[in-house]
Amino acid sequence: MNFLPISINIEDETILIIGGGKVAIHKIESLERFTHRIKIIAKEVVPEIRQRSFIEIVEKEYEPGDLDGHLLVYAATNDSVLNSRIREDGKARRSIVNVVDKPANCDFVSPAIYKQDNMTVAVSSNGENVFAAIHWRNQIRDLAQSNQIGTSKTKKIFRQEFQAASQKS
Ligand SMILES: C[C@@]1(CC(=O)O)C2=NC(=C\c3[nH]c(c(CCC(=O)O)c3CC(=O)O)Cc3[nH]c(c(CC(=O)O)c3CCC(=O)O)/C=C3\N/C(=C\2)[C@@H](CCC(=O)O)[C@]3(C)CC(=O)O)/[C@H]1CCC(=O)O
Ligand SMILES: NC(=O)c1ccc[n+]([C@@H]2O[C@H](COP(=O)([O-])OP(=O)(O)OC[C@H]3O[C@@H](n4cnc5c(N)ncnc54)[C@H](O)[C@@H]3O)[C@@H](O)[C@H]2O)c1
Repeated sequence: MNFLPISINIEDETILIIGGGKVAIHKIESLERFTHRIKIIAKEVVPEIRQRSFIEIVEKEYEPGDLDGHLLVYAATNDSVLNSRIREDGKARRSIVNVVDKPANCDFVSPAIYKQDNMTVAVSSNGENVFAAIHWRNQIRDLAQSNQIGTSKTKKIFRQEFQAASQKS
C-alpha cells in the first residue's frame, strides 16, 4: 500500500461514520479537533457519542443511499463484510472510505495526529503498523511540548531562519 498524505478543506463537508461503537468514538476524538460537522448512522450508539450534542445521530440499518453527498466516510461497524461493502458502495458515489478493520481495503487511513493551533503533524505507517504511528506521533508531540522545535516563533522569524539556511546550503 502507498497512501498520499494531504490536508483537506472540509469546511463544507459533513463527515459520515457508519457504526456507533468504540472505534467510532476514536474517529470522533480525532475529527472533533477539526470539525463538528459529523453524522453517525448506526443500529445502536454508545452514550459517549450521544452526549456530544453537535453530532447528528441516525439510528438505523445502513443503506447505500446513506452515502449520498458525503465525501469522507468511515466504515466502522463490527461487521467486516458490511464495512467492505460500504467501500464498494462509496466508489459509485465518489465517496472516499476508511474501512477500520481492513487497511488494504481503504481509500484513506486515519493518521495519528498531534495538533497545536495551526500546526498539525499526522503520522501514518501506510496502514501497516498503527502502533509505530502512535509511537512516532507521541515522540514528535513530546519534542513540540518541550519547545525544542520553536513552536512559539512567528512566521517572520521562521522565514528569516529558512532564508539564512537556504543561503548557506
Ligand atoms: C492512529 C489512529 C488514528 C485514528 O483512529 O483516528 C489509528 N488507530 C488508532 C488507535 C488504535 N488502533 C488500534 C488500537 C489498539 C486497540 C486495542 O488493541 O485495544 C489503538 C489504540 C487505542 O485504541 O487506544 C488497533 C487497530 N487499528 C487498526 C487495526 C486493524 C489492522 O491494523 O489490521 C487494529 C487492530 C490491530 C491489532 O490488534 O493487530 C487499523 C488502523 N488504525 C489506524 C489508525 C489506521 C492505520 C494508520 C497508519 O497508517 O498507521 C488503520 C489501518 C485504519 C484506520 O482506522 O484508519 C488511532 C490513534 C488514536 C490516537 O492516539 O490519537
Ligand atoms: N481502526 C482501528 O483503529 C480499530 C481498532 C480496534 C478495532 N478495530 C475493528 O473495528 C471494528 C469495529 O469495532 P467496535 O469495537 O467499534 O465495535 P462495536 O461493537 O463497539 O460497534 C459496532 C457498531 O456497528 C453498528 N452496526 C453493526 N451493523 C450495522 C448495520 N448493519 N447498520 C448500521 N450499524 C451497524 C452497531 O450498531 C455498533 O454501533 C471491529 O471489526 C474491530 O476489529 C479497528
